[in-house]
Amino acid sequence: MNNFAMIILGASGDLTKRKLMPALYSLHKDGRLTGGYSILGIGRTPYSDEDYRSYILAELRQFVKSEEQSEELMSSFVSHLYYLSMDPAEAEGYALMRQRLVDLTGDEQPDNLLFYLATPPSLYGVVPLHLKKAKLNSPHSRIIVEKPFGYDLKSAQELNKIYVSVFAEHQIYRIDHFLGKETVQNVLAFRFANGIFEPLWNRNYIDYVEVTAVENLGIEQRGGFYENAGALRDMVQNHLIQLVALTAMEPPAVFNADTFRNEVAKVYESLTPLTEVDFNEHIVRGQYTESGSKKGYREEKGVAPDSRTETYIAMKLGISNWRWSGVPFYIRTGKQMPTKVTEIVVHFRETPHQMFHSAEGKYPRANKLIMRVQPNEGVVLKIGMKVPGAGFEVKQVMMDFSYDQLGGLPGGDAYARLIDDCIQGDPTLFTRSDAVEASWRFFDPILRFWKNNQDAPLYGYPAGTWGPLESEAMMQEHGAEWTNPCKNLTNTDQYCEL
Ligand SMILES: NC(=O)C1=CN([C@@H]2O[C@H](COP(=O)(O)OP(=O)(O)OC[C@H]3O[C@@H](n4cnc5c(N)ncnc54)[C@H](OP(=O)(O)O)[C@@H]3O)[C@@H](O)[C@H]2O)C=CC1
Ligand SMILES: O=C1O[C@H](COP(=O)(O)O)[C@@H](O)[C@H](O)[C@H]1O
Repeated sequence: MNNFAMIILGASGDLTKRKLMPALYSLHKDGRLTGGYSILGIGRTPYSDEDYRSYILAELRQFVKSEEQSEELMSSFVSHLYYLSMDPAEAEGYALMRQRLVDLTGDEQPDNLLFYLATPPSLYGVVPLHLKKAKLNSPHSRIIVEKPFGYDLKSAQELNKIYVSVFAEHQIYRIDHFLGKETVQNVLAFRFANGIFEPLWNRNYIDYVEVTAVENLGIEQRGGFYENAGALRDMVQNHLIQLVALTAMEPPAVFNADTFRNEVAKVYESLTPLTEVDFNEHIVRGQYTESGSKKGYREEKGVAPDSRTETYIAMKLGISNWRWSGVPFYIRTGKQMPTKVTEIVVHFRETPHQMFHSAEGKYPRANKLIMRVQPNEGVVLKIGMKVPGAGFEVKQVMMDFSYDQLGGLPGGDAYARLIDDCIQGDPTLFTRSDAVEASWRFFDPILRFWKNNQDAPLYGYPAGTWGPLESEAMMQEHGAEWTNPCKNLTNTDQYCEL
């Protein structure tokens, strides 16, 4: 690839050092970035090119897996980095940005120019307008915009209007890094590359579905950001609902960016609109409180002492179509949970009649399929089997696939895959404008309900626990319960097997 240039706005930030630079290094290491490419970092913090290279080199040593570190490759990678100190919120710096680009590429309009918007979301609207004014929005350029894309439906619609006034839709890449995860993409392969599951994949055989993405860390250094976001905007409106879409979507006739994204958008459009009953009974929000050595959310830096921002949310969704009518999808996310796990659990209906007994007292009537996104990535099917010996005792066992059987997951993470796709001009795994808006359209009423009902319940849960008990109660209405890996975990950094 000739003449590739990337401009990262927000290059002194957390995302750049922890995710973007390790991903770009991984592409460099794998020979995916060839030729004399340049990466220009933009931020207000003053760095010379040399200082910026040293800073990023030090961060790579911290954030790249040790087995993938090579001093030689890391040094050659950082030699492609440059830095320009300017405020991306202000128009005047953009002429300098343009000049710097010409100096680096020898070209006013490089063949392959990629902007990465990694600034605070408050700048997402203004940056494209400045790029347009400085004539940096050439037809050869693309822009990746970080999440959250919008703060609510109205702001997402306004942002979409701005972006399409500057770039064509095919130049706009709204990133949701969950879609870059190998194991998330594998949900599609699992469903559509195997004939045996699809006939069962509907309301006749599936009782309910759980989607969980919980973390054992708090908000870290991101108090300022998180206070204005909360778990619904940070995780649910984008990542969790993507997982729901992949689980629930219809198979596209062919697999390409348009057909795949059409089916995702259809799922969002089929989400059953929430009612007052749902707000009160089918949504549980929580906030972690101090426990042992773990701080409570309200004690975190940048958080108001009386904050009502949710760090946990569990909710019941419905999908109003022929395939899913009446099947609840229970989704949840939370900070400061006992472990980090992201998984989709499909609960099949029980056998209609029981013939066997279980010495465990509980006959495992229902099969369960667990698609584990992270960690211990793999797929597990729980099935009942006869215990060897006298009688007919049945016990639940696992048929499992682990990525280790395929030699493990590739080194580059989700960001590497997605940046590479964008460079190649493939938008399949990026969110289209109609899907973003459809998702906001569904979640917006919850935000409005919380805003208008300041006393709506927000339950405290001790840091390191599975969240408010009310979320269990919500599922009991369906005779269901959350699958909590490691229910009795004592060491919260540990992660146990399924
Ligand atoms: N961090 C993460 O894990 C994730 C982040 N994101 C998204 O990525 C984006 C960047 O996040 P993150 O890197 O954590 O944020 P940070 O606040 O760490 O970094 C943003 C950078 O933008 C720069 N900046 C430029 N102009 C301004 C301005 N006017 N006001 C404030 N900062 C400015 C700041 O650098 P300087 O002061 O030098 O100008 C800062 O380093 C956010 O939208 C976030 O939602 C998404 C997923 C995960
Ligand atoms: O986008 C985000 O995702 C991370 C979780 O991502 P993962 O790949 O580590 O599972 C979350 O911690 C963060 O709050 C959110 O902004």
